[in-house]
Amino acid sequence: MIEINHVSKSFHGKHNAIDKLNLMIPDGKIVGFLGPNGAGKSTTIKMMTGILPIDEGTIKLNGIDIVKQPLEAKKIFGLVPDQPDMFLRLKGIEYLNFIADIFNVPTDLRKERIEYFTKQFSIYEALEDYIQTYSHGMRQKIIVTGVLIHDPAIWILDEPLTGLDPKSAYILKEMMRDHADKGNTVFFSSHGLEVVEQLCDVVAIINKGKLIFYGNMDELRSQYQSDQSLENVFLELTSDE
Ligand SMILES: Nc1ncnc2c1ncn2[C@@H]1O[C@H](COP(=O)(O)OP(=O)(O)OP(=O)(O)O)[C@@H](O)[C@H]1O
Repeated sequence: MIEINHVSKSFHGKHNAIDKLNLMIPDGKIVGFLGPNGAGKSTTIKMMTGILPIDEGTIKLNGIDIVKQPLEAKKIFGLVPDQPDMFLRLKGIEYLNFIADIFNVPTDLRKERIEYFTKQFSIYEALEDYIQTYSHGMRQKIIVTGVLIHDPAIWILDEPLTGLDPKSAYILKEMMRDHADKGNTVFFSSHGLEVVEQLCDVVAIINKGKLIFYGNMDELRSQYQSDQSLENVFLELTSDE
């Protein structure tokens, strides 16, 4: 579970990019985080994961405060960031072993998981190559594999499906469903309304740093005209007028 309580964040003292945000992400559900460009999705995710400091408020992951107990909190979540261009000078296998070392994944288990997930994502053959030579989608898949290797309870994914081919996107969606069905937390941001509609049990919509909707698809539609497409509902909710 992730609890965001009264969180605000501003950059260079300007208006709040995140404005007194309250959001609870329960276990056992896939929660989609939607919002137009610049709404505050990545900033929220960066604060949740200890990448950006929080100006005001608290964020707890399974009851552990990310600011007060960062090391404890970092043991229990896996993050797929929106930019997968990391550790480019490592080979795929070196990156995965590095992650497995940090999280103390035993040798046999890491071998088994690396083989299983990289074969699923069709990057097994590229493990001996440098990440620098990988395509955007391959870089994303190696990062997703890094998260899966240490099997964290909480998955936080920033635009995880962007750039993935349909087969890999399908596999990742199935994994997200399976992880949530086991009672874990799955939180992801997306621009893709179709993905959100297909995959999410709960949708949180943010605009200008404020939460403007939280509920399931039926609740979202029932607040508006039920015959409207999600696209129309979304446009209406996030319009400036
Ligand atoms: N490092 C930064 N310095 C200054 N302003 C920033 C910084 N990071 C984010 N912002 C501002 O904070 C607001 C929220 O940005 P954020 O990247 O969180 O939005 P987003 O919802 O993830 O957008 P997108 O869908 O385009 O990725 C925007 O107004 C953005 O310009």
